[in-house]
Amino acid sequence: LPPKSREIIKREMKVTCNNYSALPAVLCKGEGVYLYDVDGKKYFDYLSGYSSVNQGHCHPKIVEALIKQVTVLHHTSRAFHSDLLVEYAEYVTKLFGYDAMLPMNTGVEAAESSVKIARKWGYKVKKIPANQAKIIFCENNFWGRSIAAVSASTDPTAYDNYGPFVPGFVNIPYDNIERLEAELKDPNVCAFMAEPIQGEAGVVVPSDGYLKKVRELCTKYNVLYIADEIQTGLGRTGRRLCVDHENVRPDMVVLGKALSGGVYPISAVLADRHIMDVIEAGTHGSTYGGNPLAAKVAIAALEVLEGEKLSENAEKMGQILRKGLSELDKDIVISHRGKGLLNAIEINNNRVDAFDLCLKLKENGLLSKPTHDNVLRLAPPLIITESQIYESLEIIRKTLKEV
Ligand SMILES: Cc1ncc(COP(=O)(O)O)c(/C=N/[C@H]2C[C@@H](C(=O)O)C[C@H]2C(=C(F)F)C(F)(F)F)c1O
Repeated sequence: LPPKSREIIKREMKVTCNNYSALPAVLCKGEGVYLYDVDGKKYFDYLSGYSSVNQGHCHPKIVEALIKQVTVLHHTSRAFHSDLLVEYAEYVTKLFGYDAMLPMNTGVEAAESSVKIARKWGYKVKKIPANQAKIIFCENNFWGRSIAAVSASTDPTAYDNYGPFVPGFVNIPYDNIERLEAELKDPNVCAFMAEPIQGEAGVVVPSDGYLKKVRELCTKYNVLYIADEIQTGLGRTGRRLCVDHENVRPDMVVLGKALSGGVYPISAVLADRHIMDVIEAGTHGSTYGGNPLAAKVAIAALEVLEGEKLSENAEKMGQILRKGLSELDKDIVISHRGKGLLNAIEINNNRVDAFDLCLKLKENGLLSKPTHDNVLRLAPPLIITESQIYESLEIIRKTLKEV
């Protein structure tokens, strides 16, 4: 490890919580699909800030929106109104086809807000007895690090020693319609929340038709279908929303990450009036939620997504990437999967450890990170070009030869 990087990592470990086993890359500059480290090395970014930098690093339009707005008005709190929340809310509700939006900041805040809205809808509309509301989640789900989020988790790494846990959460296998229907028959169930493709679980793509059947069953049993599109949304899987692959309209959509292009923490819940209206004034909130700076940045990030047709590009580049992945050394790359530019390769860890492979990829100029043990996520910014995909595949091919 070059001296500057090593020195910085050593100092950082002394004064921060060591809650990550980060790759030893110390980055100081980002531009488009590239990241640069303190020793001047250039990398393809195949993590995209966990899919928040869909528009590419330091996108001029989004950066300009931030810089211009921050000198005018960056915060009022929602104790008052601002001139920009309405612009943002009208834009995002029109773009995604919902009546209303709840502005929050991080993904977990928006996801947890959708859980609160669903519970309150359960009591006030579905007439579920007080404190009996149940929400169904899928095994290996991930929707954040709060106590509620880890209470829904089936991953001990996420919940160990963080108890006691939030009650009323039920887990069923992902992509299993029979098990979902069995649970939905319980009249105390108010919602089913799931990622349309499971990210942290290792880019798990459900069977064709699963999302449609989820929608039908939730309608049949009067249960709110909440799609967690924090990672899969905003062009990542080759559609504006991942649920668009099956033309499914959830009751609530949770957005985050690329809603700001990675420039600022911005998240949101989308829902129609009859659901959003269960939240009475003063019964939910956030200091920063809906601030005018976030409003301006989110509008710019969405205009880039639409204007530069990033969903379509993700679809096209994803197909080229997966074709290249299918031609890799099958003794090391057991399988590949994904949609759009949310892809992953499964590594034969008898040949190489996934983390070690990431270290070698880093040496050759490509940054990725394993999700679970032997799955490598490959998720570049959606602005990536065909020649950059071929260059990336060359780096992966070269690296596999070194294993
Ligand atoms: C589908 C989905 N729903 C909600 C959230 C919460 O959003 P957040 O509160 O973080 O803004 C996330 C956040 N995902 C991040 C968190 C980060 C970490 O280690 O916590 C690792 C990363 C991640 C994990 F863990 F699954 C990856 F898949 F994106 F790589 C998410 O993916």
